[in-house]
Amino acid sequence: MDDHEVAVCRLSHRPGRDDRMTTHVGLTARALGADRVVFPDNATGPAETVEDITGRFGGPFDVELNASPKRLVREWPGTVAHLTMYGLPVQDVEADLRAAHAEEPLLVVVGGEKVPFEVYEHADHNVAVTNQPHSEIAGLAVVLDRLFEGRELDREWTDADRVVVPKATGKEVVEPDDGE
Ligand SMILES: C[S@@+](CC[C@H](N)C(=O)[O-])C[C@H]1O[C@@H](n2cnc3c(N)ncnc32)[C@H](O)[C@@H]1O
Repeated sequence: MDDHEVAVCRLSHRPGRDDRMTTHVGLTARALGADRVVFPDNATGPAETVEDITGRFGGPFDVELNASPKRLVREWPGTVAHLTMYGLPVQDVEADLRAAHAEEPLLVVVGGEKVPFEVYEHADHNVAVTNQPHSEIAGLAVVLDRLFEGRELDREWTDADRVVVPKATGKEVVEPDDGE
């Protein structure tokens, strides 16, 4: 959405049990302004679902499978923000995240089952959305919205084959105009 990439990385995935959560990490990353989501390579079903939504509702947005998300974190050529209830409050670090993103690519990391300590160590920022346990999807949504300061809500989409027309009541979906 901005000059430097924002990628979201899901660290782990348990096929079956985590399918919906991993899919929603991807859908939330896409809807709220990230450029790309990276899933562990056993998350093939969620990856297909997010690609399907991007094909229908537009992009650009990339979905990737990665054999070692932890290596991606280690080798990321920019800033790493790891979302964890044990981190520093998002309201205290959001300005640092924006400043870092103005200079270089940002990787937002969300956990699943037990997150290894090396991820906490490699992160430039361990970020908490409250210090209460909740969901990676909720945490991701708040952090992206703080990062983009709401601009992601007005994002334009390209190559959609359908567009939702906002309505106070009811549902309207149309084909996009030429050039959309
Ligand atoms: C349901 S939690 C499970 C954490 C896991 N049991 C562990 O030992 O690290 C899954 C993910 O949600 C995210 N999460 C949960 N609560 C959070 C909070 N308060 N702030 C930011 N992220 C949070 C973190 O990314 C976490 O890894």
